[in-house]
Amino acid sequence: MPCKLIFRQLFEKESSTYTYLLADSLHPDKPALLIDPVDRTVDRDLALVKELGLKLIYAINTHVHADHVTGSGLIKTKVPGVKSIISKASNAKADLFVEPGDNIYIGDIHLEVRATPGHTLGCITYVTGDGVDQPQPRMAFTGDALLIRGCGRTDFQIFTLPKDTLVYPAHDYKGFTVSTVGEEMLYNPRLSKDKLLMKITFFHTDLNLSYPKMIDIAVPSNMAVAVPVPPPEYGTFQASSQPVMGFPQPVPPPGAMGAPTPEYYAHGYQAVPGYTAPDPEGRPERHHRLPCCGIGLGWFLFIIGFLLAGIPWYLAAFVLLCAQIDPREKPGYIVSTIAAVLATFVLVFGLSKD
Ligand SMILES: N[C@@H](CCC(=O)N[C@@H](CSS)C(=O)NCC(=O)O)C(=O)O
Repeated sequence: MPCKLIFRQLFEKESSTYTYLLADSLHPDKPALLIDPVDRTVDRDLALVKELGLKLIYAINTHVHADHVTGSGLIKTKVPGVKSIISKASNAKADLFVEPGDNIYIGDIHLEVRATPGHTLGCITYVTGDGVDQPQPRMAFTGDALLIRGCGRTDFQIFTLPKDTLVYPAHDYKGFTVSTVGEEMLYNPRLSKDKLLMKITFFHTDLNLSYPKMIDIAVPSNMAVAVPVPPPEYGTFQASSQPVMGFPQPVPPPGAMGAPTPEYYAHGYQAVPGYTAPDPEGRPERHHRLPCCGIGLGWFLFIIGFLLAGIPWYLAAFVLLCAQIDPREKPGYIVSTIAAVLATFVLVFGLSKD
């Protein structure tokens, strides 16, 4: 029996992300799922789901995104019963974990799970089912593994390994036999040597790829999207006993076997210090209000610095240099520090003139 897929491609412009809405229109309840929802556009997406008379049952991710906060957690708070899905290999939290070969059903339509690692650990592609009863032509939701005329950055995976990891490539055209991650970070002409960006450690300067601006917020939030919910009324999730379609998942390097899994290897991204613990409800940390009526302590110190002879600016400079602060607080602290430096100049030159 032929199927009738409801399909929408939705766009989030800040991170240039596509979210996909799929539903089975022939099923009486029109069960639906969203692939790679973005937190900022959840209301828009849910409004569309409502307008189309769909029953959203899954919010699924192709991988742990670094450039935006997934909408899965927010959707779950707004639509009870929705289950979040991500690959088991991603090590992120979700209600359901899929592996290559699994199928996700919405009514009579299903998506196959294929392993497409490379961009991040546990990246998967969702492919509509094979057969005349499934949408034709088939559709593959590739996440960042394959972009149109491009592909997702592979530097996230390799350059998050320890620097002494030995690198054995498939080819060499110059007589080299082996290198290390650290050596390639330093001398590979395709990678940045910008010391200011050491925190980042992975760059393709020739491709002009930069540090994703949301990574500090997105990765920890996206690793933690799970809120226990009652089982959904519609749709089924079928785990396969025969995984492995496409490529095998990467395995840790020999030295890492048996050792506790380090943070940098756990999810395919470099651990960046300075995170606070993710909200247990799975909501993104950045939704928490900053102190001082929401402006943050940094800006507060900057403002009151004018009233208190600049002393709060020095305090802010001290905090900026010595403590880990919320990334959203940084601009206020930086401006206060600049004010402290300027105030020092004025003081020193003012006194020396007298
Ligand atoms: N400037 C953007 C980040 C852009 C970026 O790095 N995109 C990733 C996918 S999201 S982590 C990527 O793989 N890009 C491939 C490419 O060829 O650009 C931002 O700051 O968000």
